[in-house]
Amino acid sequence: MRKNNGGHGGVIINISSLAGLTPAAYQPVYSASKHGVIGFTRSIAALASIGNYGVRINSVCPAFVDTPLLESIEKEENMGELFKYKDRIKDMMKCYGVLDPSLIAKGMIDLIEDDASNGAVMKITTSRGIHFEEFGVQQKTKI
Ligand SMILES: NC(=O)C1=CN([C@@H]2O[C@H](COP(=O)(O)OP(=O)(O)OC[C@H]3O[C@@H](n4cnc5c(N)ncnc54)[C@H](O)[C@@H]3O)[C@@H](O)[C@H]2O)C=CC1
Ligand SMILES: CCCCCC(=O)/C=C/[C@H]1C=CC(=O)[C@@H]1CCCCCCC(=O)O
Repeated sequence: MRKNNGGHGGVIINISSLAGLTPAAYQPVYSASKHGVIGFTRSIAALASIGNYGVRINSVCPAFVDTPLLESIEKEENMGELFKYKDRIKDMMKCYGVLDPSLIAKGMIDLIEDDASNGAVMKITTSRGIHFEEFGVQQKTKI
């Protein structure tokens, strides 16, 4: 895919979650994996830019979306010892609302069409719709 490796370039969109930006007490491993998706996306996007890959890499972080995945919390074999918290997760869904998948599709099309987006972290929520996580100016750590 990389232009500097004989490819044609392109756009990659990695699927994280709002749980990749906030703590998720009832799904810590899921949250850790989604934090990792964001870290990887931002790092590889920086490398793609430095290395002139001709590839843009971005991530999307939706809140709850109306897909079969949400039904997985109803099964003890999926949730393990966290099953006892399923009603708290359902309360959070009521509080945050549940997004229609079409809004996630729109966000992804926006990222594909915006030639300037690379390393972007798009958040999608019922209250604010499509918006972006802004990260502060990178601090240099003294070592
Ligand atoms: N539904 C939600 O509330 C949210 C979902 N996400 C993320 O969105 C992504 C998609 O989730 P949903 O569409 O909700 O889930 P889903 O469970 O409805 O769909 C997942 C799809 O992935 C396929 N799949 C699973 N393992 C696979 C494998 N090893 N190889 C190929 N395909 C495989 C399944 O067959 C299924 O079609 C996930 O990364 C999820 O963490 C993020 C935020 C919220
Ligand atoms: C504010 C968190 C939004 C999370 C959106 C998401 O990725 C949902 C995924 C769910 C699908 C199956 C699960 O088990 C996931 C539940 C994630 C629960 C997050 C609850 C937040 C918390 O623990 O505080």
